[in-house]
Amino acid sequence: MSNFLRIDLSNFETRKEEIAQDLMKAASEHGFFYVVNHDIPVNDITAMFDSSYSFFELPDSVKENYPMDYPRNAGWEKLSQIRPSTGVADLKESLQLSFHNASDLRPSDEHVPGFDQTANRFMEQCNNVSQQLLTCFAIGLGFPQDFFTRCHDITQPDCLNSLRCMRYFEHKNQKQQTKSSNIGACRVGAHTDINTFSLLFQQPDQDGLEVFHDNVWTPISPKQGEIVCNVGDMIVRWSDDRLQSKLHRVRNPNGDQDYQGPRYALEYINEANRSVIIQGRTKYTQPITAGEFLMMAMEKNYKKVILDQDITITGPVTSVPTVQSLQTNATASASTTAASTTSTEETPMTPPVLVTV
Ligand SMILES: O=C(O)CCC(=O)C(=O)O
Ligand SMILES: [Fe+2]
Repeated sequence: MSNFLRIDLSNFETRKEEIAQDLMKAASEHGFFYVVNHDIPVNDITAMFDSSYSFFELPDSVKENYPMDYPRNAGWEKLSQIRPSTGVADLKESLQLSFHNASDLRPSDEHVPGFDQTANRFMEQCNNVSQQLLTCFAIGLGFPQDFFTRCHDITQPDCLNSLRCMRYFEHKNQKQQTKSSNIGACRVGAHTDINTFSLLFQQPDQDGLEVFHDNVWTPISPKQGEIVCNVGDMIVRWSDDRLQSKLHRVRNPNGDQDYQGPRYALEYINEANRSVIIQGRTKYTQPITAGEFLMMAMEKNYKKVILDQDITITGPVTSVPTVQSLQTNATASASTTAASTTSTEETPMTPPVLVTV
């Protein structure tokens, strides 16, 4: 059985040093953990699941009004996320919601009444929980307390945090949906996430998420109201490999005793702002912007699939800020540099650099 830890966020302000210790243990030994006693009421989680359900129930012809737009990191896709481990698409459809410049890619009130308000409230709540975890990661890794929260600043236009609503197809409809017999044993093939970390929300009795832990595929089964959190490759690099991002997958229902219907999940994705520089405290890796990191991760993960299947991947961003371009900008704008290099520690840090594009 799994021994994934429960990170208790109660009385956060007075307990954050202690929480940071628990978090470092969970994130370095397991890469997956449950978050409990957080501030998101069960009713708000249910409301977001209900809105997501209402959207997915719409006919495809309506959902096509909100097509996935990769540069804006928002919109609806179906059967288009291909995993390198399987070379086939996840057996799902998803709706990605970003914080900026994509209100046209959210369901209108005419299609799903109240969607926007529900999503805004939920994303704000997810962001608050994420900020608590980011604060504890900063404490645990020896950065100034506000370091990671500044690197994941949703008020900035280059923010990449987003909410992904997902619906996996009903088991018996999978073949029909994919028009393929090559559907494999998984709804999502084995992968690690390339972001900082995700908050995952699951529905009771709709399990299937498994983590490769101690050489065994181990189920993740949150209790009602608990959030599953998993460490991604971005913070692994930032931690100079002290933390672990674990391989995980979503398996198909087993036998007849398992629930066979569609599976719904919500994933709040934390990803550093595109122009933030990522480098660990020991300088064990070269500095790299979050934009470059994501581009490299996409290329590394998807190269084989791209070559094998002759697919063009548009990538998550159109123009990627590089460390060099940021340095040039910084020289051109002394005031930006002064504001962005303030650090409370002696060790040189690489705080978020804000680029006005
Ligand atoms: O649906 C889930 O439980 C997890 C999905 C996942 O791993 C992903 O989208 O990266
Ligand atoms: Fe994942």
